Amino acid sequence: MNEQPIIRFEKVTKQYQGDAAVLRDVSFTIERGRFYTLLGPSGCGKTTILRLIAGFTEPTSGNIYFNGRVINHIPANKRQVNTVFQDYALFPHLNVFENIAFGLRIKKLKRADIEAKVKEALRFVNLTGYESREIKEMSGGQRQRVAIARAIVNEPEIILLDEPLSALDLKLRTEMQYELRELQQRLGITFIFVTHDQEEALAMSDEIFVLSEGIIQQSGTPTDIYDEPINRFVADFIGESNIVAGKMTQDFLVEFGGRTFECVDRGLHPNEPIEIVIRPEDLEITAVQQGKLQVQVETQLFRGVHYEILCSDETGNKWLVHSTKKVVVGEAIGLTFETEAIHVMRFGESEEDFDRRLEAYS
Ligand SMILES: Nc1ncnc2c1ncn2[C@@H]1O[C@H](COP(=O)(O)OP(=O)(O)OP(=O)(O)O)[C@@H](O)[C@H]1O
Repeated sequence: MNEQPIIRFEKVTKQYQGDAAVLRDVSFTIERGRFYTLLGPSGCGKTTILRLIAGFTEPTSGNIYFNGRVINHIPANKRQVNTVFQDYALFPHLNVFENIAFGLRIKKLKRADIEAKVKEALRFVNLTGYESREIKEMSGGQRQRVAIARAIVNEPEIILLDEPLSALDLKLRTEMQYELRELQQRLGITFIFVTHDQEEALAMSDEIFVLSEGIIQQSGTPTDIYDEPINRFVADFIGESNIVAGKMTQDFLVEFGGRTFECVDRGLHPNEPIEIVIRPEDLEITAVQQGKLQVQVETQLFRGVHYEILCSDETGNKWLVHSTKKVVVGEAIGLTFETEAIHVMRFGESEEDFDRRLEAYS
């Protein structure tokens, strides 16, 4: 068993001719057998990372390792990696069997072996019996599964998926999320999935890399990223949040909304300006109480499971609250929250900055 991570990026920069860098000094590791998601807005460099792993393009500087060996110059067809593209890139003139068998025929496998492998791949994606169907006779979800079967039949170590669900309607998309996740667990192959949909990323991944402007802003499990966003970008991108300015008066004490609150963070300079995040579902409505956050209700929308209530505090901060309690527009209420619900962020700090700060502190 190889103890090396299956993929490692070491300070990888990618710059297309004459343009600004698309990826800047990006470093990360991918462990075998897990489900990773690259999440970020359009143009942040997600597809470029996939293309570098697949071998469709080379880094401008830095190294890419596969099982501990540098693979910067290894061509795509020599890598144990298969890609499932957004438009599936199936061959319309070939039937389902021939689409899946295509790579195996190029490798000149024996006929009986090809048949056995295609059958097995079809079984994995629940398409047994569809061998002789034409691609145009298949639905969007079925085409998706053919594309996945075509990738897994080559027994790659990694499957790259570039926004494979974006062409599907919402219901099918949700079904395919379950299917893909389950398939990855059954196969035990490393999946690297690209999406700009944060809910999809949270639902499916073992680990998420949040990217913007060619930098990994944060990496971690879905709960890490949701509960402990490292900066405004991540907090804003992953779900709804209240982000307000404040200052850290000392370790474990922050000031915002005209009051001082205990928190679980430290390691910043005394009185350093910060931003704090509290998720709308972490705020609880109470009567107005001394020492608690006091707000005035501005609007209230019923969302079926909860009310979405927008309030403002005496320093002008807006607070979004998700609550099953109904309130009255214009009334003054108190907001309480657990100490752990406060997340302190430095302005614009990325994960690497954060690590450097902690190192300097300890
Ligand atoms: N071959 C190329 N030549 C020049 N610029 C490119 C090339 N490929 C990508 N880019 C640029 O690199 C940046 C990152 O592109 P990339 O496709 O990696 O982003 P992305 O996060 O996958 O975006 P999307 O979600 O829209 O696919 C974009 O600004 C894009 O225009």
